[in-house]
Amino acid sequence: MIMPPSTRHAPPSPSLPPKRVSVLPPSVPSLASLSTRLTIHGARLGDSPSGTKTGSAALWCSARLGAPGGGLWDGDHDAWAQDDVHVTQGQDPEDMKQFIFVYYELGNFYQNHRSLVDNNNLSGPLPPELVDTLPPELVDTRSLLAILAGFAIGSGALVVPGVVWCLRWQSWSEGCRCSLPKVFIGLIVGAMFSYWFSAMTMKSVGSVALKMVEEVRRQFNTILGLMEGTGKPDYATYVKICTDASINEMIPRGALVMLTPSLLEPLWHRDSLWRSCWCPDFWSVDVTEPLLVEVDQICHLACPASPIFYKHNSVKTIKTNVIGTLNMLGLAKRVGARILLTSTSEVYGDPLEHPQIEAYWGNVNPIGVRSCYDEGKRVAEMLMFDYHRQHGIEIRIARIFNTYGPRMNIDDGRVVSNFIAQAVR
Ligand SMILES: O=C(O)[C@H]1O[C@H](OP(=O)(O)OP(=O)(O)OC[C@H]2O[C@@H](n3ccc(=O)[nH]c3=O)[C@H](O)[C@@H]2O)[C@H](O)[C@@H](O)[C@@H]1O
Repeated sequence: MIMPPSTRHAPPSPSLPPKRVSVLPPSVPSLASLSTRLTIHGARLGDSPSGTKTGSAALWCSARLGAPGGGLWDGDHDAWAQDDVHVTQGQDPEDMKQFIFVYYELGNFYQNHRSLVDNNNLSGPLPPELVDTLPPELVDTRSLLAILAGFAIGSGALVVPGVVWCLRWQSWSEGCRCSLPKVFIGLIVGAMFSYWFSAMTMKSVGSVALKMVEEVRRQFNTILGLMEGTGKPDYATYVKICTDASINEMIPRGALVMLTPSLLEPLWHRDSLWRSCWCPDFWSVDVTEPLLVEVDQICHLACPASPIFYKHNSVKTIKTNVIGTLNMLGLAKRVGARILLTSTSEVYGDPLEHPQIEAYWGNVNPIGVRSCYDEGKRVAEMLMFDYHRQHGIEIRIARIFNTYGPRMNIDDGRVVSNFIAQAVR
């Protein structure tokens, strides 16, 4: 049976179909359905908008009435069009002792709802016990979602550069050779740490969101008129919670994400602490091609020095010494850098003087099999002095005699390594 609770409203038509009563799980309606279109009011069971008490569970509503205990009364929108108020008698009041949550859809009839509530003194602050029973998600759904979105975006912005930096540090700077087990394991471990700390960050987001919910709940509970829009929320407390959380929880965890590669890499490479301080980049370039970089000093050491190797591709050897030296001098000229050329004792060729002094001009075969190197270095020296005289480039030339040292090829073919190799073999 449907009864009008107020004499101000026309009684419902006898032809009005019976109202549907359904039972929902204890959960509340989905957040998605609430987030964009609902405000929340509460009423005690038995308080009808008209103030009249009925012998049954008197409910007033438009779209939905839900009780945490599980009862849900689902009215229809047409009833609101008739500015109608309904009282259900289909349910036993004993079964519905809990508070009834009334959700107002913000539709064309919202003003009717509001005036109805105001007229019937249902617009005061929610009773504390009612606020305590509200599921956190319903306290202020839109604010909650906005806060969560803000934290998610913020932490994402913090974490993504960390992950990218980590990957660049671990792989791109050295060329990503994922087929090497060490590199592959390093990438997996590096990514795992990043995700671990990212998860910690997101966890802290959740805990902060909970604090915000509790604060919202507290304010609804203590500030009069907040529910109706007449009371002023304490925004400063929200801001303080967010700020404190950022400083105390999110930034330290985000910093861990950023610093993990640097902290771990010393364990990975013995020399990496030095590298992380100095951090040189090694590029593989062809000195016979123009090179556009900004430098302070140039050490032009390019060119194989062993007869075995420089004779292997003699044209490339002369190109390196002539075109390569030209390019390095052009670079030095453009950026105003000082340049060092490593030359050779072979600029003396088959010397007629012993020992050779720098003023000695040498005795070089211009068409022999070693000329690509001998004449190449003589041209390189000549270019150095011409650029110095013509363009004022600051130059240094070192005529190196038989070089040897660590990591030298045992089959280099030069005299010192040959002596050592013959002695140990
Ligand atoms: O042919 C010429 O008449 C001129 O040749 C050169 O001048 P330029 O050709 O402008 O070349 P440089 O500026 O001396 O540079 C030499 C080489 O260095 C290369 N270069 C220059 C600058 C740089 O940053 N990187 C770089 O690789 C250039 O590609 C170029 O092939 C001489 O410097 C001039 O004295 C001469 O008048």
